[in-house]
Parts: sequence; structure tokens; C-alpha cells
Amino acid sequence: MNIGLFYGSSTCYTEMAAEKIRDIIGPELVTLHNLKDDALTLMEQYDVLILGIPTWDFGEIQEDWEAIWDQLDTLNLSGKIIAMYGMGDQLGYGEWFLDALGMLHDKLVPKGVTFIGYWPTEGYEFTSKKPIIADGELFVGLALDETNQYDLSDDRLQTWCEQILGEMAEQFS
Ligand SMILES: Cc1cc2nc3c(=O)[nH]c(=O)nc-3n(C[C@H](O)[C@H](O)[C@H](O)COP(=O)(O)O)c2cc1C
Repeated sequence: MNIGLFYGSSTCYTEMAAEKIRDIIGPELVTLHNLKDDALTLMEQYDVLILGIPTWDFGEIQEDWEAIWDQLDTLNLSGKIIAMYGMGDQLGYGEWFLDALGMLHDKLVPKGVTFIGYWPTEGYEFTSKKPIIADGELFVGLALDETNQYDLSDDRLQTWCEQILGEMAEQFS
């Protein structure tokens, strides 16, 4: 099993989370790709993708994701297992909290992928609708908020990595 972690990050928070995920799961399994530097087509080489996306400017996709957004349509991702995490600020931008995470999920649904890593909304305060499913009980990926809940992030990352490793094992069994 090989895992590609692709992320965009304007002020390094999503990048730091990417490094932590790699260190938790193990650098022998996870290769990091900053979308600013690496070709998007590399996604096709992996069995499992972890995608990190922050939301910017009142519900907008981060700029490096924006730059490759249309190219995502041309990739063959059929059969890939995908776990996503989003970075945002639930108190400053609660109306748009993690909107980009939801937009990426919606973009990938028609591509024949299997999602893992959905995450409970309990413990967050926000009103946005885009990043949630199951009547609001789940985010479509791990929700991180380094602005208001930075002290919870390490535990959330650890728990989520264990969760997705279990879900990957189920997919490959
Ligand atoms: C001008 C500005 C606009 C933002 N807009 C949103 C937003 O609409 N939704 C959200 O959840 N977070 C928003 N944020 C918070 C960022 O997503 C957060 O700072 C995140 O950690 C940035 O990640 P990055 O450093 O990887 O780019 C905004 C932050 C700034 C400074």
C-alpha cells in the first residue's frame, strides 16, 4: 500500500498537519506533495490519497487547489481510497467553516472513489453546510482549527490517523 498526501497551504498550517500525518502513519508509507511544487498527475500512482485543503476568503478554495481545480476532472482516480482533512477558523468564519473541504468532496464524488475518514461534528461551532453529511453529524473529513482549537489538533490527528488506517485495512481485506 502506498499513500500520497497532497496539500495546498498558504500560511503553512495545512502543511504542518501534513507533516504530522506523515510522521504518525510513517514516512515509509506516506509521501508528501505540495500542490504548488508537484504534478497533480502523480495522484494516479497511489492506492490511497490523503488530501489537505484549507478554506480561504469567505468560503473559497485555497489558491494552489484553485490552480489545479479544473485539471482534477481529467485525472483517472477510479478505485482510489481517499481521506481528506480541512483547515479553517470556525469562530472567525463559521458561516464558511471548511467550505473548501466540502467542495473538494463534491468534486470527487462522481469520480468513482471510496471515501474514508469522515469525522464527527461534535465539539465544533459553525453554521456552514458544505463540509457536512449525515444530517450534520459528520464532516466529510478531519476538521482542524488551528486558530481556536490548536490544543485539540494533535489528539485529533492521532485519532484520525488510527481511524483511517483501520478503514484502509478493511478496504484491502
Ligand atoms: C482572510 C482569511 C479568510 C479566511 N476565510 C476562511 C473561511 O472562509 N473559512 C474557514 O473555515 N477558514 C477561513 N480562514 C482560516 C484559514 O483557513 C486558516 O487560517 C487556515 O489555518 C489556513 O491554512 P493554511 O495556512 O494551510 O493556508 C480564513 C483566514 C483568513 C486570514
